[in-house]
Amino acid sequence: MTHSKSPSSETVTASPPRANSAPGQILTTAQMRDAEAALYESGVEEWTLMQRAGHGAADWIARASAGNLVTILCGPGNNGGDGYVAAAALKARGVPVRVVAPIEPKTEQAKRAAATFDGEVLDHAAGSHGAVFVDALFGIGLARPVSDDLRRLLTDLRASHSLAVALDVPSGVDADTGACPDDLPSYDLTLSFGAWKPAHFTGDALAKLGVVRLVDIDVPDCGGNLRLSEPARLAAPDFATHKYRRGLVAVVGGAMPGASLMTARACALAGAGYVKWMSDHDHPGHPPDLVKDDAPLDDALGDDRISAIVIGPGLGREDDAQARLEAVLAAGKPAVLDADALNLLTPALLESCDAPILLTPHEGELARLCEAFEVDGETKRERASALAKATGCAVLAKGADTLLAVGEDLRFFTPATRWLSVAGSGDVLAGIAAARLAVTGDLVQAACEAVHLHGRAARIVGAGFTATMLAEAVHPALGQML
Ligand SMILES: NC(=O)C1=CN([C@@H]2O[C@H](COP(=O)(O)OP(=O)(O)OC[C@H]3O[C@@H](n4cnc5c(N)ncnc54)[C@H](OP(=O)(O)O)[C@@H]3O)[C@@H](O)[C@H]2O)[C@@H](O)CC1
Ligand SMILES: Nc1ncnc2c1ncn2[C@@H]1O[C@H](COP(=O)(O)OP(=O)(O)O)[C@@H](O)[C@H]1O
Ligand SMILES: [K+]
Repeated sequence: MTHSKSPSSETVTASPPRANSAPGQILTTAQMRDAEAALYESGVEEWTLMQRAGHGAADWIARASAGNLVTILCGPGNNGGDGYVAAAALKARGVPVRVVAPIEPKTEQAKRAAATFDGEVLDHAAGSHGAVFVDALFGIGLARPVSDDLRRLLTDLRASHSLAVALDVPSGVDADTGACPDDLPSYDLTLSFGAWKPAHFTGDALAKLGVVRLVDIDVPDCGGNLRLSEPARLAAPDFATHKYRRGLVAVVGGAMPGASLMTARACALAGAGYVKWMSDHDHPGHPPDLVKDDAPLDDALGDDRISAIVIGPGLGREDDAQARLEAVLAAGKPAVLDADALNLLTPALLESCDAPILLTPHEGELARLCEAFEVDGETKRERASALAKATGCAVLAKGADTLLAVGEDLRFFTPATRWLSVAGSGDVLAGIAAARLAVTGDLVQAACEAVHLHGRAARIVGAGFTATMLAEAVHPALGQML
């Protein structure tokens, strides 16, 4: 069936550029609904928000289409409403556009939006092809799994268009977790409305979103506990500084000294003033500019000038390793615990330690720690948060969707290059984090700066690198971030 609607009296205005009021804000569906309710209470109309969303989307879609045919798949709710508003705005700009609407609009705003579009509306997608496919089927209101028929429709429309754009989230994605069906099509661009959603930075859907961009609709900062960590400029050493003030880091090695050497190298290149390698083992790769402290570990760690310690890479799991971890925790200094230090960590070991501690587990280490501290969660975000609360530590849960949990707060990151998935890459990150902890004295800032430096170093070094190459690239990365 094809029909054209008669134009309604609603006017479609061009969208002015908007400056975002809270660019790093991430809201869950429940928080978004609360924010929305507060806006309505303050006198903002639902329709106004939908206009902002639809027009903001149309700006992106118009550019992507370069004047070629756009197909917008509109669902029954307000996500579909945004789609109709975008369709009307595109048509008003002279962009050829048609709507596919397998389900009639149900919400008041979606019906009103549909009435503003006087172009072609189809209830099927047979033979549909064009330049840009826009998915406005379901957004944050996804209430149950998408039916096979609708999933097929999404896949077919994706396949018959050169580019695919998702409004808010691709249909079928759980906005709070990023969980999605296996056969979710891939998008080139995902436009989030008003605030980011967790799914834009975590979960399986990440691989399918393409470029993600925020469309501002004037949602104020709600003071929520989820944030996107955006790279900020790092501070250069100040005038009166010296090597100790700039941060003395103790890198505590173990049975496999090569790994801690790499950690020490990254640490030195990430801005620490002085790095001491505390290792009972020698290594032929020991560089001349790295000081090795041969004193017994307890004594070496007693140096008051130490501002951060890192332990874990190459530590091993033998008795000696446990003793070394105990010495680090007893030193009462800010510390980064990685790799085997995480495998050895228990509630009893942490009991008497009240120094700021950063844990940097990958997925497997996170699972073991959750078991050891008797906490759990369905998603990585929940597990990291539960562990942060149980330990009192900051938890940097690494992987394709790295996130930082501290108390009730969560920081998310834009995904780094997948080339980082190479052995030893975490050892490098631990060294960078220790340097930033020594320099800033702040766990959250240090962890965030470390993730950004690590990601940037990886971009600089390119494809197919080794961890040693990555550690060397921390140097130009630091230079770029000053
Ligand atoms: N929040 C804001 O500030 C703003 C939000 N905005 C936009 O609104 C979007 C949220 O809109 P929304 O709440 O109407 O939900 P939406 O995603 O359209 O889906 C709900 C509809 O789909 C249906 N349905 C659900 N699952 C289904 C399934 N598997 N299979 C079949 N049907 C299913 C469900 O049906 P029901 O469960 O009621 O039967 C209901 O009809 C948001 O993502 C953003 O784009 C902007 O306009 C600007 C301001
Ligand atoms: N698919 C991926 N995309 C982006 N970064 C990744 C990916 N896989 C792993 N990483 C990053 O690479 C590093 C690997 O750390 P880790 O697993 O501890 O490695 P190792 O123990 O070998 O040093 C982490 O910083 C992690 O976030
Ligand atoms: K959508």
